[in-house]
Amino acid sequence: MEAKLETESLTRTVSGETIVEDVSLRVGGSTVLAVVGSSGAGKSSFLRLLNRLDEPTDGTVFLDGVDYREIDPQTLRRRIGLVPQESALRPGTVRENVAASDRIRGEPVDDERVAALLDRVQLPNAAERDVEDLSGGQQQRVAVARTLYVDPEVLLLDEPTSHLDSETEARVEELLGDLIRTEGLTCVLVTHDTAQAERLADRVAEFEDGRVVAEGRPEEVLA
Ligand SMILES: Nc1ncnc2c1ncn2[C@@H]1O[C@H](COP(=O)(O)OP(=O)(O)OP(=O)(O)O)[C@@H](O)[C@H]1O
Repeated sequence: MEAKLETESLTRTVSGETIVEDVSLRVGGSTVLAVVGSSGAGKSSFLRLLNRLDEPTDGTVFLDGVDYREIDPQTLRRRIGLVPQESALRPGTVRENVAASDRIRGEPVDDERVAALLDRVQLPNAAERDVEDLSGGQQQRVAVARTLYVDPEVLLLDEPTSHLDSETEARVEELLGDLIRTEGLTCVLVTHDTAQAERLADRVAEFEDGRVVAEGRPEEVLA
């Protein structure tokens, strides 16, 4: 079966250093691939190549079998949404942040969609709150709603709970797991937390020095 997302010999070299090397992975529809590995292994660098936030030096990515270089980058980033490691919200209200993509393009905000997404991430009636008044976990949920606002097919999560205390982490993690399943999203989750990978992922790829050193079901790779 055709993979939703497939990387082919994906490689990125920066200033003579190869930070992602020859990575070929397939992620099916409605599945979660966790990317694990120690600090500096190239996990975030790999994720940023998946929606062309960074350009590969070599290799490419196929989305539904189409080489992503044939897809206009703006469309690509709507179809493959990234929730960055730091939630990277802009000063302003929750509504302004969730609907950032429409506001940037000068389009009217879809307030019903904002409200529905805020319900979905368990922040009902928060649209007019200032993001600076929110807790870390709440800000992370706003960042997730902002990414989902454009209705992506693939969700890229970069250490989504790493800045949260353990209780908040468990809540955000549960919410993410639930969202991914119910929305039928394809998800690539970067995490240094192997227990989290075990809880959320269908497949795991372990990175070391920019390369995949193991790939398979969580119980195989994380044993
Ligand atoms: N823009 C860049 N220029 C030069 N080197 C970079 C750049 N981005 C990342 N690197 C290097 O690439 C390597 C991989 O970094 P990356 O952040 O992808 O690792 P990581 O596995 O996500 O680590 P962490 O878990 O600490 O976030 C590191 O050696 C880093 O210093």
